[in-house]
Amino acid sequence: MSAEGRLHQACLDLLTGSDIQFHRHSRLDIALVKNLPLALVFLPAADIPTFVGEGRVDLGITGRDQVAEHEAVTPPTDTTGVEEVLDLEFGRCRLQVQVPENGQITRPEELVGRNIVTSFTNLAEAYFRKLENNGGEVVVNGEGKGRLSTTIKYIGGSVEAACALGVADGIVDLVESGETMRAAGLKAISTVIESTAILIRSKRPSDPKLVDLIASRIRGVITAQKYVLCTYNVHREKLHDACKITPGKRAPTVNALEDSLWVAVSAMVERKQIALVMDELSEVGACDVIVTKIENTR
Ligand SMILES: Nc1ncnc2c1ncn2[C@@H]1O[C@H](COP(=O)(O)OP(=O)(O)OP(=O)(O)O)[C@@H](O)[C@H]1O
Ligand SMILES: O=P(O)(O)OC[C@H]1O[C@H](OP(=O)(O)OP(=O)(O)O)[C@H](O)[C@@H]1O
Repeated sequence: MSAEGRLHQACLDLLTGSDIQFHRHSRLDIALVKNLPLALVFLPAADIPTFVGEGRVDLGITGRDQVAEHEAVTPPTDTTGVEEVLDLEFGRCRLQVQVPENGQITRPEELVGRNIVTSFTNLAEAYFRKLENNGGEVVVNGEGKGRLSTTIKYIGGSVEAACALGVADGIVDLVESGETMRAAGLKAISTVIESTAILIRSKRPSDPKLVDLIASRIRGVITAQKYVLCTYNVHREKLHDACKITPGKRAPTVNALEDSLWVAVSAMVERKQIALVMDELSEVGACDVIVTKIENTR
């Protein structure tokens, strides 16, 4: 899992929710889990697909962008081909082509043959190769392999400074809020990939049963975060309408009340939909609506 950066805290929360207990000594990148026969390794987000791909680590949490960058290497290697298990739905960002806001360039095609700076060289190369093959000039090198006329240069950090420093005509960099991009006087003209954190697994896990158990615990925590439990009372005549509003994950639970004309309904509802669902339930006459946080689910 991610060592220190933007995904770190959310990863720790996932482990807590999955009851994976460990103590990490300061400066150590490995921690033994107290209540399961496994160890946690804290690595930079960009290195995780390599370790999982090589089968040295069974499960990993990193950004989809990092996995895509690792997988975009040409030709594919033994370490490519990790399996995505689950979208963890945090760490949302986009890898975007950016150019100076006040410059002449408005379309990514106009960057063909120019200088690009990025930390995602494989994805940038694949992106510009596609652009070049669709109209841009393709130079073929001595080995007969199509070589890019666009120059892709690697920079590890502060990529947004490259245009102002005259090193690049455009950059390919991550955008979350867009603050860094705007502060650097840049604008996005295209999206290479949309990313969230994902759970990945090796094709050759050392302990497939344990991998399934951990994946299932993490899935439970993610589902619990995504849903709330909605309970309410409704007149039997309106039960059909109400159940259409709250169909639940499988089906709503309907319980009889002492008043035989009324029933109590409970169903899981997507957290982001709950305000709308409550409005609609009120419209069909449901009352005593209670929304409860789900701690965990399986
Ligand atoms: N605003 C953002 N900037 C960079 N990465 C982001 C952003 N928002 C989400 N992410 C995701 O976080 C990933 C980087 O993770 P993280 O910052 O944990 O990296 P790290 O290498 O482990 O930490 P550090 O860079 O501090 O050493 C990106 O690949 C991306 O998927
Ligand atoms: O859209 P925003 O919310 O502003 O976030 C995007 C910025 O954050 C990341 O850089 P980071 O701060 O991790 O440092 P870095 O430039 O050294 O990679 C990324 O590379 C962008 O520069």
